[in-house]
Amino acid sequence: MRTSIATVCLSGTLDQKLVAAHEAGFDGVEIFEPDLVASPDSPETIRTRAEELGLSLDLYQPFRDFEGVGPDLLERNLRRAAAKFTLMNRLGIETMLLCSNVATARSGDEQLAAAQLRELGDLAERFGVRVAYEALAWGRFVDSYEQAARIVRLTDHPRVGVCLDSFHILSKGHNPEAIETIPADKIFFVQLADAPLLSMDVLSWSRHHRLFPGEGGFELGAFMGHLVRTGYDGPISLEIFNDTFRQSDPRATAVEARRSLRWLEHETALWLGASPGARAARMSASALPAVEPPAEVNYLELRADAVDDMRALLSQLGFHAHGRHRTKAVELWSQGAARIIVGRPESDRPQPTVAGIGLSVVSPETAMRRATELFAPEILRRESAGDEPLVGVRAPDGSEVFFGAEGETEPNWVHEFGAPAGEDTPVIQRVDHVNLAQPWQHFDAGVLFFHSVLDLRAQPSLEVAAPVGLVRSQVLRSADGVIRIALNLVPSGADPDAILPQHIAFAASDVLGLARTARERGFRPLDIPANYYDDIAARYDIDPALLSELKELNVMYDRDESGEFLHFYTPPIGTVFLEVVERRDGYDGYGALNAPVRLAAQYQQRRVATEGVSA
Ligand SMILES: O=C(O)c1ccc(O)c(O)c1
Ligand SMILES: [Mg+2]
Repeated sequence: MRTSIATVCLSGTLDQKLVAAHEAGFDGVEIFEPDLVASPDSPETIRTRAEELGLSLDLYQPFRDFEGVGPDLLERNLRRAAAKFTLMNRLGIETMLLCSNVATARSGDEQLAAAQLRELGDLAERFGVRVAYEALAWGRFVDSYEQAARIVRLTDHPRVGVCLDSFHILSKGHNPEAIETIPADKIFFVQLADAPLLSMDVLSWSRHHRLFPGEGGFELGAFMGHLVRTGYDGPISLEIFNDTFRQSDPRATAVEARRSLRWLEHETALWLGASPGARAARMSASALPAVEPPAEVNYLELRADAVDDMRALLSQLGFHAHGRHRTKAVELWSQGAARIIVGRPESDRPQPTVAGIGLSVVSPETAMRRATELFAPEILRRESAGDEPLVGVRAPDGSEVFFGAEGETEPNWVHEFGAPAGEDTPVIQRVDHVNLAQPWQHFDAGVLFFHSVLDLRAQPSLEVAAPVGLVRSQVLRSADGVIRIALNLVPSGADPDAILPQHIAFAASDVLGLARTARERGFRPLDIPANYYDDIAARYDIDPALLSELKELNVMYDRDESGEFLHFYTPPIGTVFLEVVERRDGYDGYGALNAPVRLAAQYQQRRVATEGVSA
């Protein structure tokens, strides 16, 4: 698969964009006109620079509002096109993208559009270039790829073909199956974009919210599958208009972009393998090494300055202290299969508090091969001889994901810490879910990373109201619910102490019993307001004895068709806190209605602690 990226996806100067595309390993770029017009470099210099970087200049775009116009305007449009073709000759670009007319078309007559495109084709011929006609989803008369393909067929000119852009097709709910009816030699260019499924006007959706493949809700594997079956083997280019990418480091964005195309190639291969009647394809699409989603969270690593507070909390919750690692400055706490490694932050780099996740997988080697094929930066750690080697990769937010072999009841590395676990029957059995803070510019990249590398499914994203802002949250999970990683977006400029985006939730067999025992050990849970208990009493028909117990212990409650959910929270330690949950019967959610109450309670507690506001 030849890969390309539009310069509009990346921030910075045109030169910075070219360098970023080159370093991420793209084969080519689309030059977005405003980037060229604003560049201090001549077209010849840009051409040479791209050659030096080994990038082909695949497309010049966009050319707008050409077809369906009256004769006077057509003359002027042809003059405008000649100027751009001259420029393309200087740049050495063969293909120009023409958007369907949104502004000046007077008629939707397809014969007229075709006749005018034929004139454009004749002009293009003189310059040795060609025109790829793209139906914009908000085109005045032409807003579907099937119309564009029909007009191109009527045009019947070797220099005029179509450009297919997945956004314009899928945002309107058009079926991509008919792509297979377009002759491959009439598909001049292909642009790929994903997007969240939003209900808003399509122009704003397109200009601000496009995402890289794998980050949104479009079925791009099927789109690509139909394309490959035409025999098309030209570039697959990313064209993502996105407000966040415009402000982010172009190098990080370009790597994310490259990962998204590798993932898409994999999805395409799966789709083609599963769909009958595959035709000979010229474009090869290879699947990634197949992995099963992780079988277990092996451990979580917490890095916090207030290690003493964390120790006190874990011990109140019944965790067993194994002691310090024999060589590293970290200690292990465990209960059941929940294992927490606690240490102070390492000084050499900024580290999120939930700094690492250890996952049990069938084959750590295969997991690593898949991750590195997806351009995930590799980490290999072995502090001293005899220690279990840790293999893993770094996620976009800087946290580390390590892979260990599944199957052992107790991982080998546990004995590198002092005392073995006690014999008592644990109330906490394992990690239920973990919420990771994602800096605003890495949120979508985080979704793509966990989705593609670990093969987790992305759930719809939610917004939770905090007293000081809106927290966007998206869960990635395995089908069996054993692995649940929630990514929480930290808005730019937000104070992470105020919205507490990171936490670890443990699964327990008896939350009320544990809340009581913990209290006897001096534990004080997060205080939940009485109004909340009035509200749940109104919402659900709760047994009064249970209600008063929930209230007494500050345990929150949720219920749906499948079961009940009981959970309580610890006070925060720095920017992290802990939660204990009990899922009764088949309850599968997270207590969504409780989240804003929890955020407000944490905010209130912080005001009491830091500003002396009375509780
Ligand atoms: O939003 C636009 O105008 C625009 C321009 C060029 C494209 O290829 C496109 O998909 C959209
Ligand atoms: Mg496009």
